[in-house]
Amino acid sequence: MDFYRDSTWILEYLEAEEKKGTLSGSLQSNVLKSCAKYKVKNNPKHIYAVVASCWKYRMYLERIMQKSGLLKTIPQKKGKPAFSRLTIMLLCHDLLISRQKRIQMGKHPIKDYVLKHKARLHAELVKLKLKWKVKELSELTDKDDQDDTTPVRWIRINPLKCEVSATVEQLNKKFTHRVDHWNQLSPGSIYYDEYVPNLFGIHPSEKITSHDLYKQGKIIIQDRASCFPAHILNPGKDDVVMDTCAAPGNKTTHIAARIMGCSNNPKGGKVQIHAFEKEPARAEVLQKMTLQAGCGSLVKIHVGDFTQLAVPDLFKDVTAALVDPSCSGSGIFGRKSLDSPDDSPSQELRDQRLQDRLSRLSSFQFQVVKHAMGMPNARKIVYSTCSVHAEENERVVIDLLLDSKVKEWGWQLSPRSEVVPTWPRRGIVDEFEEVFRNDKLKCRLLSESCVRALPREDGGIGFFAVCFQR
Ligand SMILES: C[S@@+](CC[C@H](N)C(=O)[O-])C[C@H]1O[C@@H](n2cnc3c(N)ncnc32)[C@H](O)[C@@H]1O
Repeated sequence: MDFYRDSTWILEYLEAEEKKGTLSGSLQSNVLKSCAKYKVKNNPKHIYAVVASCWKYRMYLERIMQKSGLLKTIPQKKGKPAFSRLTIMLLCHDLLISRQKRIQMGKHPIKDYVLKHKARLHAELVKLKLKWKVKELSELTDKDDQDDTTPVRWIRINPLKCEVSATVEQLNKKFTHRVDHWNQLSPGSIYYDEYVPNLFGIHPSEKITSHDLYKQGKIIIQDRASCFPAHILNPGKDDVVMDTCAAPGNKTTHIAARIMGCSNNPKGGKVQIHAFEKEPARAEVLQKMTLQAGCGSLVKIHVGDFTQLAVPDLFKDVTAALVDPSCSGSGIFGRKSLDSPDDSPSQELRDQRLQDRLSRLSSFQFQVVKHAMGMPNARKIVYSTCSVHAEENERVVIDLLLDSKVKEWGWQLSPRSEVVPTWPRRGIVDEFEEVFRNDKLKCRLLSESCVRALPREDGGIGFFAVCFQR
């Protein structure tokens, strides 16, 4: 039972993080982190194996449990269900999906309860397979997994750790065939990105993580669109930048690379990037990543809530900020089911849940950008999300533009000419027209100030970026 109890805690953690919209990073790192948090006694690797499989099949397990009636008759203890839904799900997983197809537990009331429903559970599993025309549920998840692979592996040269031209030469030795478009990539070929300097696309099947260039921190794997914010911010050798929501640190190290690209010792070893991260465990990852990337004393990490720690009077030297806050992650592969978990009985309820979540996220996103705008000498702020929802993107921008303080501080959107101008996909003009109805030109210009990327179709994750300046 101990094993199921520990695994339940981890699933509870994943569910709670998902609900808050703060589930990011790999599933493995989340499981290992929560195993440490709950001081579980069982081997975290074993817990990960079961939890990962259960998480992968959860949408099917939920459906099977609901249809079988199992969740309706849970015995009550002091007016509450005697067994947790997630423990029941783990037992159902082992009974229906695991290799041994049996519950790994001695005699226990919860095991008796689930086994009492065994025939109904099996029947619902068979119905589900018939409905989806598959022999095994894994055929469904394998398809999901395939949909979740990136069409391109993007790698960025890290000038903090190498001489760029020498690394390009090394890349050319490994990837001998240069293609003109990322969609022509095949194993052994390379694409030089036309939007972000020092960024290259290779075929996703390449095992680049075992290459020395990667191990030595000379190249960093980073999705193309997620390189846009630091590219747009374009910090110079005298800038001091705030990265308000920084872990795991992809954009922090990119900002550092851009500053160092201007000068080898820009401000004589002084801090030029203040990287904020609320979650201590994630701040440790950030620390490791900035160290590995060779950021040295350029970056100072502040652990805590940016809106509390970043007191404007203490950051008078800050000239620019990058705001990449927690978001729904709806643009990231593998988040389809996280974005709108199919565990509510009706579409209406699922839509309502998503709307509630987006509304919570967007008000947080607004607060973080607005707080960064309050830095007395900041002149440029890039806001970005890996969400495809207008609520977190154009609508946050509109709310900021309409805010009286933001107006008083003089913030406006940077024009398209300063925001990856040749990138074709821009913001959604209808969103601006809903608010600034009569001014079509203004709406067009505002939407063109925004950059959007569609998941997969645009060669990577779904993304949004915009730049404010004054
Ligand atoms: C989308 S991730 C940032 C990704 C990062 N910019 C990168 O490119 O690697 C958002 C991060 O913001 C952190 N965060 C959320 N709220 C915060 C706050 N109020 N202050 C500081 N960090 C926060 C989350 O813990 C999470 O690590």
